[in-house]
Amino acid sequence: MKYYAIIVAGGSGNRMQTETPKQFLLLKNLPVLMHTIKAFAASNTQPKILLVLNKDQQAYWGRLCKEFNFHIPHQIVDGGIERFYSVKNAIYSIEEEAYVAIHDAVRPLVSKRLIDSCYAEAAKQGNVIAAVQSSDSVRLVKNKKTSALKRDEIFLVQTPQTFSLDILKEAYNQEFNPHFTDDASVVEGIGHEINIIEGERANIKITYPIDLELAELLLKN
Ligand SMILES: Nc1ccn([C@@H]2O[C@H](COP(=O)(O)OP(=O)(O)OP(=O)(O)O)[C@@H](O)[C@H]2O)c(=O)n1
Ligand SMILES: C[C@](O)(CO)[C@H](O)COP(=O)(O)O
Repeated sequence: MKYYAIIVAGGSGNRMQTETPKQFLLLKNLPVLMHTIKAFAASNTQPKILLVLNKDQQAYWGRLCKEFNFHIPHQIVDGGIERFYSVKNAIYSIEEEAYVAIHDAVRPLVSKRLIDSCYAEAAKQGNVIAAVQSSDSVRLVKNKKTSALKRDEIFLVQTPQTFSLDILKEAYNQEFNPHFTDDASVVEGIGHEINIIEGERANIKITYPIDLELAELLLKN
């Protein structure tokens, strides 16, 4: 069986409010995206890496690779207007049976242990996503009324999200729906039950400026 990693880096990082999209910002002197690719390249699974980038940012990425002497092999795929379309473009570029891990470029702290476990579990169960149990209490807010939810039933979803390619191709054939906030929700849309594997608290998504500061502290050298 073949293994692929789709690293989605086609976003513009509005919540980060930096001129340079967050996936290219420096984290311990290396662009965030390079840390992420390095994590997959260091895994035992050794997946083929597909990097999804907005067309306008591909030349910039080429310059960064030269500047930072970055030589990990990867294939570039054009990004789409939503994360959904970025993932879809990458999925449909794969033409052999495979297990595919989809991972946010802006989760650079993912460990190789978690990456390998995701591929192994997907091979056993057809799909698996990383998630951690909520450590905060959680409330649902609806029509201005709030109600407590059962915390032990709430999991915060991360990436990698790993699936067999045939499931992904069928799922991404659906019309886009704004409720598709991750790949698991797309696959669930065609009736599959989603399996969870224990994620990592350090596997944060760099979304706001404070996340980059946290990542600097968490990144081991
Ligand atoms: N059209 C898009 C939108 C997002 N992403 C990627 O999906 C991941 C998670 O998205 P998010 O954190 O929301 O990134 P942005 O869309 O860039 O951020 P924001 O929502 O703040 O604009 C990121 O690695 C981002 O680059 C993508 O490949 N294509
Ligand atoms: C895929 C994801 O990282 C799982 O938590 C998350 O849903 C991405 O959301 P974003 O709004 O695109 O950052």
